[in-house]
Amino acid sequence: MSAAAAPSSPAACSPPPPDAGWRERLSARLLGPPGRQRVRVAQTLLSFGVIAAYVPIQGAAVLLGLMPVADMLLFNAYNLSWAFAFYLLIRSGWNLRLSRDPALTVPQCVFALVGSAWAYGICGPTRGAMLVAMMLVLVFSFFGLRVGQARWLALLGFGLLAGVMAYKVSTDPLAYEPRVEMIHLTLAGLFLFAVAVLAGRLTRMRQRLTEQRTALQEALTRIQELATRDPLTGLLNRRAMGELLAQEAARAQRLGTPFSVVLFDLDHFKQVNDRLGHAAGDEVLRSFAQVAMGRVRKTDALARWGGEEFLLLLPDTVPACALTVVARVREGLVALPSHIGLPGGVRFSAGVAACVAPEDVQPALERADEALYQAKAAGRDRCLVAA
Ligand SMILES: Nc1nc2c(ncn2[C@@H]2O[C@H](COP(=O)(O)OP(=O)(O)OP(=O)(O)O)[C@@H](O)[C@H]2O)c(=O)[nH]1
Repeated sequence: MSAAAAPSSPAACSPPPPDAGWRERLSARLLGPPGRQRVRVAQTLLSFGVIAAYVPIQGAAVLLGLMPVADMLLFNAYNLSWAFAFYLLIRSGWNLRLSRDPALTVPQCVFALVGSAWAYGICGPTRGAMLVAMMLVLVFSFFGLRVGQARWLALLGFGLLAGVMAYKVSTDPLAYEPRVEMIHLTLAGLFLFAVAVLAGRLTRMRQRLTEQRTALQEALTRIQELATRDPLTGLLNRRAMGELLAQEAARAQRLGTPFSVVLFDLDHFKQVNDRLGHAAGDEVLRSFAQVAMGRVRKTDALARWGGEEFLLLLPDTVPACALTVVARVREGLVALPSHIGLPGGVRFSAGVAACVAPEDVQPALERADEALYQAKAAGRDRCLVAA
């Protein structure tokens, strides 16, 4: 009997919050913090509960003279001990050391199957119910078993039952009549086979669900990337930068700190395309993005703003500091010509503007654009700060 699959979480034993009701406190003590491990603990506790509930039923069987008291005591001591031991192993988090079967499904199943076969041998006239118990063991484990494991455990259950039947038929043929045992064994084989097949099907369904979930996750990541990234350069796209600018403007308003924007435009980029081809133009755009990204802080954000236009957002930065960043980018581009075959090197013009609260970001962008225009008009290959 073992745990079902569930969302993951650490197995830390954090204490319940002080204002929790007694139910929450008790379940936090018994089951631990929410998450996958808690589901395992709960499943083991459920197994223990079912086994404990079986004690008074067997007690009644003893009182009715259907079972010897010694057998009943020994059997229940075995059953309660293993179930409680597994609860302790899982509640303490020891099971997390096992990567293959952290729910301890297979060992719990083995102990439970041995218990069911044993019970079959001591229950006398009420032993038929033990066939159901054996099925229940496998059903409990449905969610934690692989196809092969379910088959092997069904086979083990069948073998244990056949062994106990053979023993009882030979030692107590009056209570365990051979013809009845034959029928029981045949039925047990049939049911165990069916349960093993069902367990296999469930496992395959679980695998498919996991695969689908992974594929969905990958698709979601891809969609997010497509929605926020420029496919050519890998930089943020205009939409994503628009959101960042709005966030930064709100932050700057609250804190009263200025930030700067720099609008870059590659010089004579049309000629790059015309002379060297569109692929070379693309390579220049990629190279610019790579160089610029390597020369800004992690807290800065660079986006492809348009065809050969790039926008840099510099939080907590005044224009004078923005100019040093621009100079660093320019220096970085010096190494490029030999690499991409551009005789004059990659040059750009840029316009810098500061956004100071309570000004909105849009006027700052317009001023950066105006400064860029003036830089172009003044002969290109330069950076001007907006007035
Ligand atoms: N290779 C490539 N070229 C692009 C891309 N997007 C825009 N362009 C080209 O960029 C060029 C921009 O040309 P213009 O606006 O005339 O600017 P410019 O030649 O850089 O001139 P100035 O900005 O005045 O220095 C056009 O030829 C566009 O086709 C792209 O993704 N890849």
